[in-house]
Amino acid sequence: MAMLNMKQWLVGFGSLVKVVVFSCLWLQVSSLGSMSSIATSYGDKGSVFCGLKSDGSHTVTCYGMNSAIIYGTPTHFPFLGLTGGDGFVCGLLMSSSQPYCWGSSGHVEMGVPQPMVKGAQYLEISAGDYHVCGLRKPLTGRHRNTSLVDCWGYNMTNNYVFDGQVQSISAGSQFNCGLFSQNRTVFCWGDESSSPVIDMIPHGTRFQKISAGGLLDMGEEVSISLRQGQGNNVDMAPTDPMLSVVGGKFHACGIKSYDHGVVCWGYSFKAGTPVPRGIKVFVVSAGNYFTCGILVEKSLVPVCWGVGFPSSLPLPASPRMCRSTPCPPSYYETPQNGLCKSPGSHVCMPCSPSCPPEMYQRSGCNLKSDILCEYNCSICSSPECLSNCSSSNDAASGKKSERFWSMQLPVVIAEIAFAVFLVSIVPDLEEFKIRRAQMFPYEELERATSGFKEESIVGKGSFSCVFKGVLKDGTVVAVKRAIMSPNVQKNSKEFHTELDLLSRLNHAHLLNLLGYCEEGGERLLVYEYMAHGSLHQHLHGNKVMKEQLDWVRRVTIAVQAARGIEYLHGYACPPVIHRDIKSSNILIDEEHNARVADFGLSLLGPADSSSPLAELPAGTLGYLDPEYYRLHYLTTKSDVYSFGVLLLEILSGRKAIDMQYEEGNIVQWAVPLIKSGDIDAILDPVLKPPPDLDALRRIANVACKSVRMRGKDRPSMDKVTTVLERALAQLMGSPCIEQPILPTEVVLGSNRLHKKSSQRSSNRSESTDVEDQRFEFRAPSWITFPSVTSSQRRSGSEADVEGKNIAEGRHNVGGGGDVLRSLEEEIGLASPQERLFLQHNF
Ligand SMILES: Nc1ncnc2c1ncn2[C@@H]1O[C@H](COP(=O)(O)OP(=O)(O)OP(=O)(O)O)[C@@H](O)[C@H]1O
Repeated sequence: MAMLNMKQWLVGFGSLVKVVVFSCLWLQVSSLGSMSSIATSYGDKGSVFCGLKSDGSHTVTCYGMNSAIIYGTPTHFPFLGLTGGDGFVCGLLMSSSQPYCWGSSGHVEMGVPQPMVKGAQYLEISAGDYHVCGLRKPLTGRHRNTSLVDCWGYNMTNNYVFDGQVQSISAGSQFNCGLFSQNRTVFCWGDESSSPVIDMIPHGTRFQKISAGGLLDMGEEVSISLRQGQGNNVDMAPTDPMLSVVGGKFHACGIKSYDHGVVCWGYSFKAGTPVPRGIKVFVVSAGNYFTCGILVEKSLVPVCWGVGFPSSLPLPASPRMCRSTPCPPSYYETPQNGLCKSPGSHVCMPCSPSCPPEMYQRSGCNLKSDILCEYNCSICSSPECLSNCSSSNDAASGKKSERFWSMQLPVVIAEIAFAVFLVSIVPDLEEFKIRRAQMFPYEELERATSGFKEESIVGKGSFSCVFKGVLKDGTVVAVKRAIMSPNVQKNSKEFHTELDLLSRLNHAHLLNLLGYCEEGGERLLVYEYMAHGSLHQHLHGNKVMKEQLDWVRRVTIAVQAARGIEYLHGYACPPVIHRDIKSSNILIDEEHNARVADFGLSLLGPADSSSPLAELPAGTLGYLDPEYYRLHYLTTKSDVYSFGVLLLEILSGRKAIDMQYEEGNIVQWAVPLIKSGDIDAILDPVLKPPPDLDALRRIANVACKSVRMRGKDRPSMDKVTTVLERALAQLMGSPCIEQPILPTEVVLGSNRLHKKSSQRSSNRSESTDVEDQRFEFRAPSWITFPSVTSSQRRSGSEADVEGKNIAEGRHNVGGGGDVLRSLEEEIGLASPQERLFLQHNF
């Protein structure tokens, strides 16, 4: 019966001039917006693919072009399922069973859409182009035959009440449909533009599942008809039984039930990428003109086809959602070891509704397995069937069913293999985290960079040249080659101890050191390659580059960098003081995440003890903490000062020192303006100010505090991070600014694994400012650190802060405090004219 309806749709679709509706009703959900383990977003701002991670954590990962979605992805919220619309993605939060949306939409509020009925909990959500709807969990008692659906967004914001139990809903582009569980009939609703869909509802037809797609309006209809005349195709719907069907704007794709193969029909663009040949998928999701699916393979990687699909490094995604309740009828439970983290949860696969032609059903669907099919030798006509039936003994009949299961089994095998793969990969990753940087032979790095040729150079620093290279295994790396002075003799032991520290620091927003080479006079460091260069290149590049960094991107980068520095200060033991925070040391990776680079890299400068640099503070003019360069006190607050300068740079688009302005020092220029409340005056003129300046005002204020003269008056890095996170939440329109769950989580790949220690560090900073500063008096430029494992570092950091280091810190503060007092008047900002022996690259 469902097939009949597909044909009705198909006939309509075949005659585009008359038909203004594209809707399809089929066996299983997952479409333009239906909830699934994967979701796609589309629209003017670019397409995005999001999927629940394949590690069973239910957290989400996204890739694609729309920066508001990419930067807004809440990486630490576990979701029950995902759905995508035009420019946004929503997930159903596992914790509250409420929708949570990210990206941007002029119609749906991001975060938890508002207004939200207090305590409302949802079974399923589904997004259309500009709206999202949620089916509330079933009511009980005398209202049990009533269902509630809440929608938010364009022309849809309302609480809908339906008589009867609704099993599931699916949002089309501008309409919605629901499926009643008792009589399995379909109903649809929407504004006046949905009337064609509503008129076409096949009354009396019963469905297993529903999926809604696009809606053609007249304008699109005409252009489609024209393009069709230029050689594009409208394909017919297949007759194969389907496990799942999804609808895009003008096309549909389905997963064939007996072999998980993909078949698409409807309108296909000639220039579009066809469905990859022979692929088998677990699940599909359609954007407007494209479709993505998760391959039935151990890798679980997504693959997309069509027009304008998100292209990037595909990340594995979960084929199904983990459910806390047992599998419902007509589903079987897969071996789930490793797929679901929480005990008692289930991964359910839909049973095939029937056997393929020429086969009969030997056993039915049960909780443990799909239906079992065997060839029916009495009706054989296909070569496959005939060859299977040519032998009639029992053994052969066993083989026959094996043949069929050779089609079905990849699914099951992939799940088992996946579980095994997960078990084996976990220790590997752990090991990776604490692995020392690898030693590379000089020849290998020379080969990787084509002989350190000029064209491979991606950047230059004061003491180094950075080359792009490709290692033997294909890894793209950045090789930093120190420009060594002939009389520099580096103590090899120190070099290794340092490398040990650097290779053990591990945070999503720190640039990873992969290896090194120390041969003859050569000192080379091998890093992950950052495809988008440095923040400096973007902020001070051409207008297009500057504009690419809109406010959300800028603030996200600030939050991510802050978190990297917070990790150095709060989690490394002893705390690592970067000493050279600046925009050229904030690198941007392929997914536009910020990474703090160059920690410890002043080490590559002239470290000869006879060199004045060894005794003088290192850093970059304009970013350098006045307390540090005047008094030679190096504390974590020195990094806070530099970070404050960086924030001013991000807000204003001005360089830290820029002599083309009357007031060349950014601090001296910006701070008085911010203090006078004239925030507008400092904002980068290249960008349109956001409608509400409050978020940027918060950032400007914390920047002012960060560049205060005395370190102890500056906030600690964790406080700065919190302010930035709140500002980002505000900028992105989140309703919960004071409880910045959103911004803490929006940071892609962020790694605040140890909340408790983070809280320890904030409590510490509240208890006493003195304790918050960890002083190192006249730190040499080559600091050695004990070799510790990450867990030792974490447990050690508490002891260090409260024990020895604090004592030393107090001592130093006591000693240094007097000096501070006496020199109070003397301390001033770094003047651009001062000739310090400092590294600088302006
Ligand atoms: N891992 C990397 N991937 C891509 N580009 C990089 C990478 N590391 C550095 N670069 C580029 O090379 C430039 C120079 O980097 P480097 O760390 O040598 O110097 P710097 O920090 O800019 O200056 P200085 O050494 O004077 O502090 C960076 O600004 C950046 O543009």
